[in-house]
Amino acid sequence: MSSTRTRLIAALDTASYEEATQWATQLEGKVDAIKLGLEFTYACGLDAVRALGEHQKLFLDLKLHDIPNTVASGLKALAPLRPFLTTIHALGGPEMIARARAALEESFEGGPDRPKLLAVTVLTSMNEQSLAEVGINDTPLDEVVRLGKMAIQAGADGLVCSAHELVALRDALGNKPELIVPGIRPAGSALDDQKRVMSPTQAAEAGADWIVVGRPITRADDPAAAAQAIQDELQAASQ
Ligand SMILES: O=c1ccn([C@@H]2O[C@H](COP(=O)(O)O)[C@@H](O)[C@H]2O)c(=O)[nH]1
Repeated sequence: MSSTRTRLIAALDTASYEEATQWATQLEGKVDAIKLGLEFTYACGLDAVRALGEHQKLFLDLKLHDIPNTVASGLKALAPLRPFLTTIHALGGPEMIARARAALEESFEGGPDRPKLLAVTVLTSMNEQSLAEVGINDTPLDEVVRLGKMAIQAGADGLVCSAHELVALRDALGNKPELIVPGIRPAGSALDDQKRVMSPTQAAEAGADWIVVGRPITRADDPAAAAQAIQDELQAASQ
């Protein structure tokens, strides 16, 4: 059992502003934050992101991956949206990560509202075979720990990983880094394109700070009830 409560982020993946607003309203009080990503941002634009983020804590998950100057400038441009978490890809390397962190520090003048910078390690849609297909002949666990150590040392505040790597990351990095975990599937849910999955209970017991859940909530007949069921699992795991 975990002593600290794992919190729930709902991924609102849709190209429709109306649908995202409806989900956000239904989920108010049932989730701890909402996540907007590529689909919503590209389809609906930054004003729509800003509007949704005015009502709930916002995780802006755009997974930036480019040369250091471009990533740093991109993050400065996103700063007015005031997310509390935002993402870059760890594979961009230490210089990109350090410049990203510096850009956020500068935008928020070192203040407490600075978004936490998360480095995405190995996507939860990948397994050992998919890593081999891109020329990485390592297990997801070893690759996540290797990238995670590098990213935290370069200035990331936390990591996006699967629940399978949580224990090894805590062993390697201690409790300070925020560990954010997608690839969450409550019992009986479809896996969809996710490969490294665990249930909310398993992720909480392994030490996730936040879990990210999209389709198991948004495709449910009753998204609010689906979110509440996950919160009940997290609550039970914290006792
Ligand atoms: O490794 C990663 C990084 C990010 N994600 C994002 O989380 C959600 C998961 O959605 P589900 O519908 O619960 O599968 C989605 O927005 C991804 O972009 C991830 O899944 N894995």
